[in-house]
Amino acid sequence: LSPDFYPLISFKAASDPSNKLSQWNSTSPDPCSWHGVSCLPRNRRVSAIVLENLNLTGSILPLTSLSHLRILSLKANRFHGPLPPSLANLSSLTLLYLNHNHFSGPLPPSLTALTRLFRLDLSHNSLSGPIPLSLNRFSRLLTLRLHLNNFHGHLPNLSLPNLVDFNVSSNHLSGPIPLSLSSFPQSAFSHNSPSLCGPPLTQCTHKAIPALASPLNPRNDTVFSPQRRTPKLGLMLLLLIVLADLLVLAFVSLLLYCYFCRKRNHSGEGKEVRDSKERGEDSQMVFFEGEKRFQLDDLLRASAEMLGKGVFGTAYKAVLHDGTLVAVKRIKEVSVGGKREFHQRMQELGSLRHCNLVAFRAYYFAKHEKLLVSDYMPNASLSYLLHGNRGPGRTPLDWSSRVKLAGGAARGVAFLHDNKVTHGNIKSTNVLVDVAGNARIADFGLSIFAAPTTPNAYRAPDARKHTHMSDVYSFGVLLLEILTGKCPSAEAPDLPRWVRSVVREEWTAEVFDLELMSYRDVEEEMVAMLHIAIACTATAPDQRPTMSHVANMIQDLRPAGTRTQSFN
Ligand SMILES: Nc1ncnc2c1ncn2[C@@H]1O[C@H](COP(=O)(O)OP(=O)(O)OP(=O)(O)O)[C@@H](O)[C@H]1O
Repeated sequence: LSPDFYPLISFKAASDPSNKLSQWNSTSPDPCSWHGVSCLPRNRRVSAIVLENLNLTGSILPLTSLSHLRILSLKANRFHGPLPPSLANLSSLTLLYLNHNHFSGPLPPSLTALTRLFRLDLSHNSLSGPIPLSLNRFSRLLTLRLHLNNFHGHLPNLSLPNLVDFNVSSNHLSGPIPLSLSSFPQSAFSHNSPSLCGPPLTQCTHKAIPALASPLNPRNDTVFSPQRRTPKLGLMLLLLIVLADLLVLAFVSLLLYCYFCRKRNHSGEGKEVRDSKERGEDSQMVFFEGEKRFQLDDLLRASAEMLGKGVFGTAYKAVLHDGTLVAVKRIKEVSVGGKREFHQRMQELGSLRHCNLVAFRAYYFAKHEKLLVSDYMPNASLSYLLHGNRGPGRTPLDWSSRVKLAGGAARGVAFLHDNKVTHGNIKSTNVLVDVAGNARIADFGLSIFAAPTTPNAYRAPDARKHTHMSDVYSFGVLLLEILTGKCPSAEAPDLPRWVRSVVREEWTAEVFDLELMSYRDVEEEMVAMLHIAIACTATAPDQRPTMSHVANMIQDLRPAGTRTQSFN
């Protein structure tokens, strides 16, 4: 018998007078099969309890012995009385929803043992007492909803770096709002004592200051008294101006340095290309749309900047004499076939046009030089948007943009498959973003020229050669990358396996990129996207969906009104 059986049975006995949990009894002794209960497959311990809107009542005390519990949602029931005094056993909880009940009394000190919480929602209850400063121990917390309770006293100086969803409105809180919380909207603080003050509410008046200006709290009078703030501010402003000047100076010097460095490098790169011409190779640039817009010489003379090195060669951004930006890929080696095959293949690929593909414009083939010219995409790659520039000032890629890019990319690959082309190298550096913010698939169909390479983190384990179904697998890994924020090539060489193991253990919430946890009301969409990704990365190729099915499923993730243009 599971050690969680008796706590659950006593919870039912105490809280389910209307017998909504009729399944919960000793004739079915495995709690893992009961309504609202999920277990870890590893040890059959209860990991999630979701019992919402079931008219349950009484106390939740028996649940506090469920030491493997990660998710507890009892919202919209009739639980009452104080929160259990000892919550320390529940230290694995990540999501705790007790909102819309009748809990009363203060927050128990043991609440702060739940240091793994992402979300804590205790709103719509009758909880009272102060909001303790010890909530600062919830360093992962994204959501803290305490509104519509009877909390009183001053708001503590909460410093929770990940907090994005915060509400303490409709309580009896008073005194100044700490600076650390002042960026939340007025609605997060409304309907409290009239003496709750400071941004985003009205400035604190002098009346509010005496309570703070006690000898125990010497800092506060300088923070909240406008008279004393002015000279400090003046000095700060001066310092800021000096600092800003220094920064501008440093930035200009850096720009000049980069400019000269680049000039030096380019002269080197250009020489290499010219060398091949000097070796007497007289091939022509071949354009796909008939109209010749530039010659090889134009390309050689163009100022170029290296974008990066890939499997097939090195990519450059080049500015032609008329200002046109193009991307030029110098192919290292064509491992399979010769000029005729290359020409034939490029004719096929060059004719493909779709709003989610990076169009090839031209190519050049000579013995010692193979160049591919395509449209330059100015808005970076999906890889860069997800993982690049991970500094403190970085803006994470929001959920809507992720869905939009995933949907556009799926349409692009589906179009290739409809035209009997296998991409062969789907990954986030090959999903580029155009001026309008739409995803465009790059480097399609080139894998045919490459020798079979070592497996990469996107490649289907079964794929000895590239097929549509191996593309679907790679696309599934790409979706997982979008959902988890993990870079397959750098952080998670077998992302599908990792995700499957976490999901199997019912820790789905932990799969998602922490940066996505801040978006409310999209959990369903994220879970739906996760299921698409898992289907795409099925081990058996014939169990994977087709790419057009994947594109349709991503399109259906969002209600029609919120769909983005790239889906049209
Ligand atoms: N048309 C383009 N416009 C803008 N950036 C591009 C373009 N093509 C490639 N890039 C960027 O240039 C860099 C190097 O690209 P490249 O295709 O050579 O390598 P890769 O995508 O990292 O690997 P692979 O060769 O396996 O595709 C990547 O960061 C890619 O996003």
